[in-house]
Amino acid sequence: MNESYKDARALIVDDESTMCELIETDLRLRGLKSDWFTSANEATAAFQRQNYDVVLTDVKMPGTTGLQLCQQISSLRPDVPVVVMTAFGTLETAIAAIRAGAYDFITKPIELDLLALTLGRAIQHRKLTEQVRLLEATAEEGTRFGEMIGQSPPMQTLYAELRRIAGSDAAVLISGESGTGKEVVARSIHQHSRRSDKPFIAVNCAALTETLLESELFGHSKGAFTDARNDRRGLFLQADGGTLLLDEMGEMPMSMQVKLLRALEERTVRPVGSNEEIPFDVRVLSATNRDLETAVAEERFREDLYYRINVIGIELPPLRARGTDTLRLAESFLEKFAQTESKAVEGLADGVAEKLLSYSWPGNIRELRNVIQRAVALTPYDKITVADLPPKIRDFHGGTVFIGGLDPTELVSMEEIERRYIEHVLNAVGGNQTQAARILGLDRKTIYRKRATKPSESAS
Ligand SMILES: Nc1ncnc2c1ncn2[C@@H]1O[C@H](COP(=O)(O)OP(=O)(O)OP(=O)(O)O)[C@@H](O)[C@H]1O
Repeated sequence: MNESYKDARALIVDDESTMCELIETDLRLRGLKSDWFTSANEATAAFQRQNYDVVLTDVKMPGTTGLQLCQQISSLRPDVPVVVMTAFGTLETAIAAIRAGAYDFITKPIELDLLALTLGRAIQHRKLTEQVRLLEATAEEGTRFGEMIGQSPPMQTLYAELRRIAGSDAAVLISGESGTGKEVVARSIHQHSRRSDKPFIAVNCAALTETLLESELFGHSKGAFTDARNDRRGLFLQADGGTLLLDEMGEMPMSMQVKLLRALEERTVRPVGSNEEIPFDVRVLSATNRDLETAVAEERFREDLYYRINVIGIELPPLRARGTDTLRLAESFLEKFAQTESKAVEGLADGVAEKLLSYSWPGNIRELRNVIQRAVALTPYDKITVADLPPKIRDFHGGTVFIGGLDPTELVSMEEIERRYIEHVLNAVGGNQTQAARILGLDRKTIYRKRATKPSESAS
């Protein structure tokens, strides 16, 4: 059997049923399944119902001709090849068929071996084209997700994870240092989810007092407190059908954590000052720059709530772990600010890329954005120069960070060096205590204790 016939199906169209039967039987014996019809209209109807890998049609037919059918199929499904059967010696018809979008033609009287070969080649061609399309789509997908910039390996791993996450409705906890793009990621998850045409609302849990946060999230009824002059729908109801991002989740007061857990378990909210339980349909995403696992261990964050919001956990890599993405982001910010500031600044002068790549970016992408904005505003040239960078980046020497970037002549105790080195390692792994503990060879409790110890007086 011809390998390309495997799992394939052909559609045969000829106004002579004996011809159709003959071809169908011959192809079946060779391992290719097919259906046949004696008019183009019946064939089009079947084509729309069933998946075919190749179409074989006679040119001359009463009613819709083979050429018209060919045109219809190539506009419906340009990926399905059509082979036309023309009478011997009518080269013009064959050329017209190719112009109408046919893949190939074969002359009558039909030579069955040649027909089998031609159809096999057409099916093979379709399979290969499909494979190339899929490969191109996958390669393209791997390097991007929504509007996010970055192609480094950790970002590609993140994009693959985000694609899986977007399709589900599970609660996601996004952790990462400040400025790593947690809100950007949350928005992209929403945009790629089935909820994308409904609202996306973000609320900063650290910016509000406990009472305000409760009324912001759950709403309040008129008269619930002094300023409550009207009923107010909370964000859970405003985001109905959409996504709610609870940012800075680690800062949420304990008593509010209890109320949130209850709401998430029951899928209802009770506005402040009301007895009514109102159901909501919202996907909850949370973000934090704290290590919540440690907060749970230290009983500053409720364990049951932690599991409820962390059905899927994703960790955003710090900018310093994203390699040359720093330059991609810098270029994109440069273009943006050159436009908003109406300045003809077009790139980075010599030495700037090295400085940007060796700096540790504790404030991550937000810090990079501010640095580029400032540089674009400052530079008198058409490129950003090293002089336009802030001193901490101009003068940054990667190797000495762990001593805290202090004057090297300063003398400190071993205990202090240890404390600073722990901070350095924690910083380098994006605040992940488990990973830091592994590198340092200490358990997490010891790290906590050593960090909590007041810096001892330095010797002078
Ligand atoms: N991959 C990215 N591509 C382009 N811009 C980004 C990317 N990630 C973050 N940014 C930009 O960086 C800035 C900080 O991002 P964002 O506010 O999402 O960070 P965050 O982690 O939520 O910060 P915080 O912890 O302080 O709330 C924003 O201006 C955002 O547009």
